[in-house]
Amino acid sequence: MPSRLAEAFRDHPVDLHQNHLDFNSAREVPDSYAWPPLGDETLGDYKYGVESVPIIDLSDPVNSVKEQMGRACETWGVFQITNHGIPMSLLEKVQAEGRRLFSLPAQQKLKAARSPDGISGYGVARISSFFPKLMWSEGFTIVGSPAEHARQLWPQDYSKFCEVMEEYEKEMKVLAGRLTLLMLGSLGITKEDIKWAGPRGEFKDACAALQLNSYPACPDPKRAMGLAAHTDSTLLTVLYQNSTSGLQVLRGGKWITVPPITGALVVNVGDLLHILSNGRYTSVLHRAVVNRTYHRLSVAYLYGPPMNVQISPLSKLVNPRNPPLYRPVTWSEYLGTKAKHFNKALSSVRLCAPLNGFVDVNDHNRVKVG
Ligand SMILES: O=C(O)CCC(=O)C(=O)O
Ligand SMILES: [Fe+2]
Repeated sequence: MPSRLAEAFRDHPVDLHQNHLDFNSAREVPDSYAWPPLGDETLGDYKYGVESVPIIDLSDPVNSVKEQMGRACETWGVFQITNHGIPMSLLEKVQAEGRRLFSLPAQQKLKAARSPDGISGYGVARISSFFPKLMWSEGFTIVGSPAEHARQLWPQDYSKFCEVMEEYEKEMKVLAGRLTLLMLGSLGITKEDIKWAGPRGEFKDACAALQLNSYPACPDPKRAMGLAAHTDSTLLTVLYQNSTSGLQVLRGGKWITVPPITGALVVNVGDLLHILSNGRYTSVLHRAVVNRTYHRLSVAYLYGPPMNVQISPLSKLVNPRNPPLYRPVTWSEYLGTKAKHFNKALSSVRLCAPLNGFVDVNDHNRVKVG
């Protein structure tokens, strides 16, 4: 059984056609990248919409933070956080190093290409294999030390990149553990209820990956897709999107833009938290769109449990009136299910069909993706 994230990916290779388009010189969107046009009517613009993604100040009293998070997780499956303790200077360094990477010539980046059964390195989004069209984006995935691939990109000068990314991973691990306790805390769950939390709730054995996403400016953004609709196969994801918008979440059948707030981080509920909470918290369907003017960069910290820990609805949340809705899965097993079933993965581990007349808002089968 794989015990590390990289091994889990080795067990579930996906068929990815490597992307050789040099976005920077593209004057139009080639047919292989042309998606059905995005309609304005589906874009719930935050400037005009009445609803917006909740913003939670982590310096508020802890009970208030838990209560706000609980509400946000139940209704949206996503929220933004401020006063989270990650220094702005570190966010800026991560952003600068990410831009340095993606502005390398295409041939240079391909030297660090992810292998077909690998997780780390440069390449197209893993979800690409589920769509007939290519996405207007490129990515670089880091698990643990980025040294091996960074050396291929900058043989003489890779240490700065590694230092910055490793510092960010360290800070993110602490923040993600803290967020896990707060989010579960609002359901009455404590660190004692989660075996792998460790005595101080430090989640020492948690696994994670850092995903740098680059969305070059696009000559025809309405016909292109940065990253197609998906949920994250994580417990939670912490996303830094800096100042350029592009992230959208599906709510009430509309795509709502998550407005960039300087220094804030976006937190998504992932599929595993959805399972742990027995469906009380919604893993949010989201996507990234592109724009004509700006090169957008986002940095996602994909956080999950140790690979071989069984994740199932927490016993405190289950009773005769609320039977468990999902069967136990390890993260490793769930990644395999996702590699096969993609957006139907969550329903494929569901134990009972939704009751008659009960509309399961969390069933992503019902949503036409893309
Ligand atoms: O770029 C974004 O805003 C979204 C990225 C994302 O969803 C992911 O990396 O899983
Ligand atoms: Fe995502």
